[in-house]
Amino acid sequence: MKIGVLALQGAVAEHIRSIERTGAEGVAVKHTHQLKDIQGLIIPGGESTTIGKLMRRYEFMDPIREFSAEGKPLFGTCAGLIVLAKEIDGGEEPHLGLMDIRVSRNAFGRQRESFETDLDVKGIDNPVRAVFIRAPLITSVGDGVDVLSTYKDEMVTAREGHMLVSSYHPELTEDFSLHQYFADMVRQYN
Ligand SMILES: NC(=O)CC[C@H](N)C(=O)O
Repeated sequence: MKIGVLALQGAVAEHIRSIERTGAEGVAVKHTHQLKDIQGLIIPGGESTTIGKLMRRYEFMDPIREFSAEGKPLFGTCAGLIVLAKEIDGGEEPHLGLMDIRVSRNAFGRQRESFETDLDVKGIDNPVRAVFIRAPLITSVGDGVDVLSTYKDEMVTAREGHMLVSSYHPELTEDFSLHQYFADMVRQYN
Protein backbone atom coordinates (compact mmCIF):
# COMPACT_ATOMS: atom_id res chain seq x y z
CA MET A 1 0.00 0.00 0.00
CA LYS A 2 1.33 3.44 -0.97
CA ILE A 3 0.47 6.67 0.83
CA GLY A 4 1.53 9.97 -0.73
CA VAL A 5 2.56 13.20 0.94
CA LEU A 6 1.94 16.35 -1.09
CA ALA A 7 5.50 17.67 -1.45
CA LEU A 8 5.10 21.30 -2.54
CA GLN A 9 6.01 22.85 0.81
CA GLY A 10 6.11 21.87 4.48
CA ALA A 11 6.89 18.90 6.71
CA VAL A 12 7.15 16.14 4.08
CA ALA A 13 10.06 13.90 5.14
CA GLU A 14 8.69 13.55 8.69
CA HIS A 15 5.31 12.35 7.39
CA ILE A 16 7.02 9.82 5.11
CA ARG A 17 9.01 8.48 8.06
CA SER A 18 5.83 8.11 10.16
CA ILE A 19 3.96 6.40 7.29
CA GLU A 20 6.79 3.93 6.83
CA ARG A 21 6.58 3.03 10.51
CA THR A 22 3.01 1.79 9.88
CA GLY A 23 4.38 -0.63 7.26
CA ALA A 24 2.97 1.29 4.26
CA GLU A 25 5.20 2.87 1.62
CA GLY A 26 5.51 6.69 1.74
CA VAL A 27 5.75 8.64 -1.52
CA ALA A 28 6.65 12.34 -1.94
CA VAL A 29 4.07 13.61 -4.45
CA LYS A 30 5.49 16.38 -6.64
CA HIS A 31 3.57 15.75 -9.87
CA THR A 32 -0.14 15.15 -10.44
CA HIS A 33 0.49 11.93 -12.40
CA GLN A 34 1.77 10.34 -9.16
CA LEU A 35 -1.77 10.47 -7.71
CA LYS A 36 -2.78 7.39 -9.70
CA ASP A 37 -0.11 5.30 -7.95
CA ILE A 38 -1.15 6.05 -4.36
CA GLN A 39 -4.11 4.93 -2.25
CA GLY A 40 -4.18 7.82 0.24
CA LEU A 41 -2.77 11.35 0.42
CA ILE A 42 -1.47 13.51 3.27
CA ILE A 43 -1.47 17.31 2.94
CA PRO A 44 1.22 18.43 5.38
CA GLY A 45 1.67 21.43 7.66
CA GLY A 46 3.53 24.51 6.50
CA GLU A 47 1.86 27.69 5.32
CA SER A 48 -1.61 27.21 3.86
CA THR A 49 -1.45 30.32 1.66
CA THR A 50 1.80 29.08 0.09
CA ILE A 51 0.59 25.48 -0.27
CA GLY A 52 -2.65 26.73 -1.84
CA LYS A 53 -0.76 28.98 -4.26
CA LEU A 54 1.57 26.15 -5.32
CA MET A 55 -1.35 23.74 -5.69
CA ARG A 56 -2.99 26.19 -8.08
CA ARG A 57 0.24 26.84 -9.98
CA TYR A 58 1.00 23.13 -10.46
CA GLU A 59 -2.68 22.34 -11.17
CA PHE A 60 -3.24 19.99 -8.25
CA MET A 61 -6.70 21.31 -7.31
CA ASP A 62 -8.93 19.32 -9.68
CA PRO A 63 -6.81 16.12 -9.65
CA ILE A 64 -6.99 16.03 -5.82
CA ARG A 65 -10.75 16.72 -5.92
CA GLU A 66 -11.09 13.77 -8.32
CA PHE A 67 -8.89 11.62 -6.05
CA SER A 68 -11.28 12.46 -3.20
CA ALA A 69 -14.39 11.86 -5.34
CA GLU A 70 -13.10 8.33 -5.95
CA GLY A 71 -13.31 7.86 -2.17
CA LYS A 72 -9.56 7.79 -1.63
CA PRO A 73 -8.60 8.98 1.84
CA LEU A 74 -7.09 12.39 2.58
CA PHE A 75 -5.36 13.50 5.77
CA GLY A 76 -4.64 17.20 6.38
CA THR A 77 -2.37 18.25 9.22
CA CYS A 78 -2.19 21.87 10.44
CA ALA A 79 -1.94 23.96 7.22
CA GLY A 80 -3.27 20.83 5.43
CA LEU A 81 -6.41 21.05 7.57
CA ILE A 82 -6.90 24.65 6.36
CA VAL A 83 -6.37 23.52 2.74
CA LEU A 84 -9.13 20.87 3.09
CA ALA A 85 -11.68 23.11 4.88
CA LYS A 86 -14.83 24.38 3.16
CA GLU A 87 -14.68 27.67 5.06
CA ILE A 88 -11.92 29.83 6.50
CA ASP A 89 -12.78 32.49 9.10
CA GLY A 90 -12.20 36.04 7.96
CA GLY A 91 -13.57 35.50 4.48
CA GLU A 92 -10.40 34.05 2.99
CA GLU A 93 -11.01 32.03 -0.17
CA PRO A 94 -11.07 28.26 0.57
CA HIS A 95 -8.48 26.04 -1.14
CA LEU A 96 -9.71 22.48 -1.82
CA GLY A 97 -12.93 23.19 0.11
CA LEU A 98 -13.69 19.47 0.50
CA MET A 99 -14.39 18.96 4.18
CA ASP A 100 -17.44 20.33 5.95
CA ILE A 101 -15.55 22.29 8.62
CA ARG A 102 -14.91 25.95 9.32
CA VAL A 103 -11.45 26.89 10.56
CA SER A 104 -9.73 29.81 12.20
CA ARG A 105 -6.08 30.26 11.25
CA ASN A 106 -3.40 30.81 13.89
CA ALA A 107 -6.07 30.56 16.57
CA PHE A 108 -3.79 28.94 19.13
CA GLY A 109 -0.86 31.11 18.04
CA ARG A 110 -2.42 34.16 19.55
CA GLN A 111 -2.21 32.47 22.94
CA ARG A 112 1.08 30.61 22.58
CA GLU A 113 3.28 30.14 19.49
CA SER A 114 3.82 26.42 19.94
CA PHE A 115 3.41 23.67 22.49
CA GLU A 116 3.30 19.92 22.84
CA THR A 117 0.68 17.82 24.61
CA ASP A 118 -0.98 14.39 24.85
CA LEU A 119 -4.50 14.04 23.46
CA ASP A 120 -7.25 11.49 23.88
CA VAL A 121 -8.36 10.62 20.35
CA LYS A 122 -11.55 8.61 19.74
CA GLY A 123 -10.64 5.27 18.11
CA ILE A 124 -7.02 5.27 19.39
CA ASP A 125 -6.27 3.48 22.66
CA ASN A 126 -3.10 5.29 23.71
CA PRO A 127 -2.74 9.07 24.20
CA VAL A 128 -1.59 10.77 20.98
CA ARG A 129 1.43 13.06 21.20
CA ALA A 130 0.68 16.34 19.40
CA VAL A 131 2.85 19.32 18.46
CA PHE A 132 0.93 22.56 17.88
CA ILE A 133 2.74 25.24 15.82
CA ARG A 134 0.75 28.40 15.04
CA ALA A 135 -2.10 25.95 14.83
CA PRO A 136 -5.55 26.46 13.32
CA LEU A 137 -8.75 25.60 15.20
CA ILE A 138 -11.89 24.00 13.90
CA THR A 139 -14.61 26.50 14.81
CA SER A 140 -17.63 24.59 13.49
CA VAL A 141 -18.41 21.26 11.85
CA GLY A 142 -21.20 19.94 9.62
CA ASP A 143 -23.51 17.03 10.55
CA GLY A 144 -21.38 14.40 8.85
CA VAL A 145 -18.24 15.31 10.77
CA ASP A 146 -17.09 13.28 13.77
CA VAL A 147 -14.94 15.23 16.25
CA LEU A 148 -12.24 12.80 17.43
CA SER A 149 -10.51 15.03 19.99
CA THR A 150 -10.58 18.39 21.71
CA TYR A 151 -7.94 20.38 23.54
CA LYS A 152 -9.26 22.80 26.18
CA ASP A 153 -12.74 22.43 24.67
CA GLU A 154 -11.50 23.33 21.16
CA MET A 155 -11.91 20.83 18.29
CA VAL A 156 -8.50 19.67 17.06
CA THR A 157 -9.00 16.27 15.37
CA ALA A 158 -11.95 15.41 13.10
CA ARG A 159 -13.06 12.94 10.49
CA GLU A 160 -15.67 13.09 7.75
CA GLY A 161 -15.90 9.71 6.01
CA HIS A 162 -12.64 9.29 4.09
CA MET A 163 -11.16 12.61 5.30
CA LEU A 164 -9.15 13.11 8.48
CA VAL A 165 -7.71 16.37 9.86
CA SER A 166 -5.59 17.45 12.81
CA SER A 167 -4.78 21.02 13.97
CA TYR A 168 -1.40 19.78 15.11
CA HIS A 169 1.65 18.01 13.72
CA PRO A 170 1.53 14.29 14.58
CA GLU A 171 4.61 13.66 12.40
CA LEU A 172 7.03 15.63 14.60
CA THR A 173 6.95 13.04 17.38
CA GLU A 174 7.94 9.39 17.75
CA ASP A 175 4.27 8.49 18.14
CA PHE A 176 2.83 7.24 14.83
CA SER A 177 -0.60 6.17 16.10
CA LEU A 178 -2.52 8.81 14.10
CA HIS A 179 -0.65 7.68 10.97
CA GLN A 180 -1.60 4.11 11.85
CA TYR A 181 -5.24 5.25 12.15
CA PHE A 182 -4.99 6.88 8.70
CA ALA A 183 -3.28 3.82 7.18
CA ASP A 184 -6.19 1.71 8.51
CA MET A 185 -8.65 4.14 6.82
CA VAL A 186 -6.71 3.82 3.55
CA ARG A 187 -6.81 0.02 3.76
CA GLN A 188 -10.54 0.13 4.48
CA TYR A 189 -11.44 2.55 1.66
CA ASN A 190 -9.39 0.90 -1.11
N1 LIG B 1 2.18 24.59 11.40
C1 LIG B 1 1.37 24.99 10.45
O1 LIG B 1 1.08 24.28 9.49
C2 LIG B 1 0.90 26.40 10.60
C3 LIG B 1 -0.25 26.75 9.70
C4 LIG B 1 -0.16 28.23 9.35
N2 LIG B 1 -0.28 29.03 10.52
C5 LIG B 1 -1.22 28.59 8.32
O2 LIG B 1 -2.07 29.34 8.58
O3 LIG B 1 -1.17 28.10 7.22
